[in-house]
This record gives sequence, structure tokens and C-alpha cells, in this order.
Amino acid sequence: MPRHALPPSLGVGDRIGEGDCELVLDVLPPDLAEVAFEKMRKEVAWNVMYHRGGEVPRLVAVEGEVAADGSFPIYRHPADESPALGPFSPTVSLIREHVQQVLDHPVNHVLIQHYRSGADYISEHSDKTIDVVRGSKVVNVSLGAQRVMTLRMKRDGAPNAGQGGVPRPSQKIPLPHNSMFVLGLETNAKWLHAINHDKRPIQLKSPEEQFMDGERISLTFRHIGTFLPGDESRIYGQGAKGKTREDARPVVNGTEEVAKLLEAFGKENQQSEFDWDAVYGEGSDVLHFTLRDG
Ligand SMILES: O=C(O)CCC(=O)C(=O)O
Ligand SMILES: [Fe+2]
Repeated sequence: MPRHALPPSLGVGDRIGEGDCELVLDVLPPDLAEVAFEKMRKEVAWNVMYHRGGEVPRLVAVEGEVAADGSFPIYRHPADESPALGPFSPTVSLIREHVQQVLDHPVNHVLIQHYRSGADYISEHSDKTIDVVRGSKVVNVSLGAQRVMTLRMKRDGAPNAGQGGVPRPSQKIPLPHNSMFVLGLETNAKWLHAINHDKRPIQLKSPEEQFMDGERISLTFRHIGTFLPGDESRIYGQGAKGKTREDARPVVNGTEEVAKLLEAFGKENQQSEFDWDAVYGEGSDVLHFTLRDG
């Protein structure tokens, strides 16, 4: 007999994480949900992204709201090199409108990811919130094959776990086609989240998991409060040292500043009682985490 129950599978109406998360079904009208995957396959500028020198196991693209003067939001996270941001493509723009109707705040930035099969995944992490408007929520829209979001409490939030084989609290949230998972920042602070790989043979997968030949596109919309002007020479806003457009300062790529921000990101991944003001309050003007070659 197993000593511990399997993590619960949660969905609509359940208390998820710290209770500030929510799963919304049928977020897009059927006519849009039906064509969005194929349209995005063509309209989105897909890239491979690198982390620690290796390709991340999914295709990615970044889009956002580009202002008339060319300035745009920037979401910093530990990747060796993030793809360049483009303006919202047509189908993504429609999806964004529906997301904003359901949420009670705007979103100005999206990370779009194509999980090409069950072998593609995203490792356990907390979203990095230096640039995410405080008190806002992060949204994951799912299209195509159903995959499972796993939440696992950070180690320091479950001090009795890890000894004698007691696992840390964890929850599984299946994300069906045309659903929207709302990740509250309180849950992001106390839990890690992941889309684990699913290498089961196709015959063992449900029809929902086999949909679109097992391919999934997710759109992670965020409300970002940090910006770059079109020429990317300066940075300003919530996560920068200069908090307003007038106070924009030159971007920096110095080793010391990079190390400091990466250390802060590490703390956010580990600490349930992450002190945002103490760690991020001053801001950071770092743009790239490694020097681009060529
Ligand atoms: O694909 C997903 O739904 C999760 C994506 C995610 O966690 C992220 O981009 O930070
Ligand atoms: Fe995430």
C-alpha cells in the first residue's frame, strides 16, 4: 500500500495553491478556439531559446504592446538569450482581448510556447516578478493537447517534508484545450510550477491528451511594469533603478550586476517568504545575461 496519497488532481472551483489561482474553461469563443492553434503556427515568429548553453525543450516567442514611440515591456528571467519582442500578432491579439475581459487588469506582454510533443516540458520554477506589476496575476492560456500543471510547495514551506520519505505538498491541474490557468502571485511565491514531460505511449493517453497529435501551445500573459525604448539603450519602470520614463538609465551588462540579479532570481525560486522590496525594490538595469556572440 502506498504510504502517501497521490497528489490531488484539481480543477474548476477547487482551492489551488494559496487560493489565489483559478482554472477557467472555454475562455475563447469556439470559432476562435478552433482556428487559433493553426493560425498561430503560421503567424508567430517561433525561436529556439538557450539556457546554460542548451536549447530549452520547446519553441518560444515573445510579443507585447509596442508604444507609438517604439518603447515596449521587458520581462527578465534567467535565460542566456531571450528572443526579440515583436508586436502582438493577429490571433494572439484576439486571445489577449478575451484574457483581459476575464481578468480585472490589462496584460501587455506574452511568452508563447510550443510544446511539440509530450517530450517537451518546462522545469519547476517560480516566475520572476521583478518586472511583473505587483498584485497582478500571470495567466496561462492552453491550446491543443491537454498537459498537466504541477504545483509543488517550496522546500522551506514544508519543513517536515523530505525526511522519512514524506513528500512535499503537490497538486496537479490538467490544462484542457481552450482553458486559462490564473497563477496568483501569492501561490507563485510559495509554490513552484512545472509542465513535466509525458513520455507515456500514445495509447495510454486520453483523447484530450492526444488532441492536436499531442502538440500544445501555451500563452503566458503578464502585466509588465518595466520598459525599454525602441533602441534598447535605456531601461525604466518598476524593475529598473529609474522608476519613470524621465528617469530611464542606460542598460548594463556588467558581470557584477548580472551576478546580483541572477542571485536574486535564485532566492525567488527558493524562498517562500521572499522579500520583494528588499531584493528587487532598488531595481536592476541589467538587460542581457550573457554577451551575445555575433
Ligand atoms: O506552458 C505553461 O502553461 C507554463 C509556462 C510557464 O510556466 C512560464 O512560461 O513561466
Ligand atoms: Fe512559469
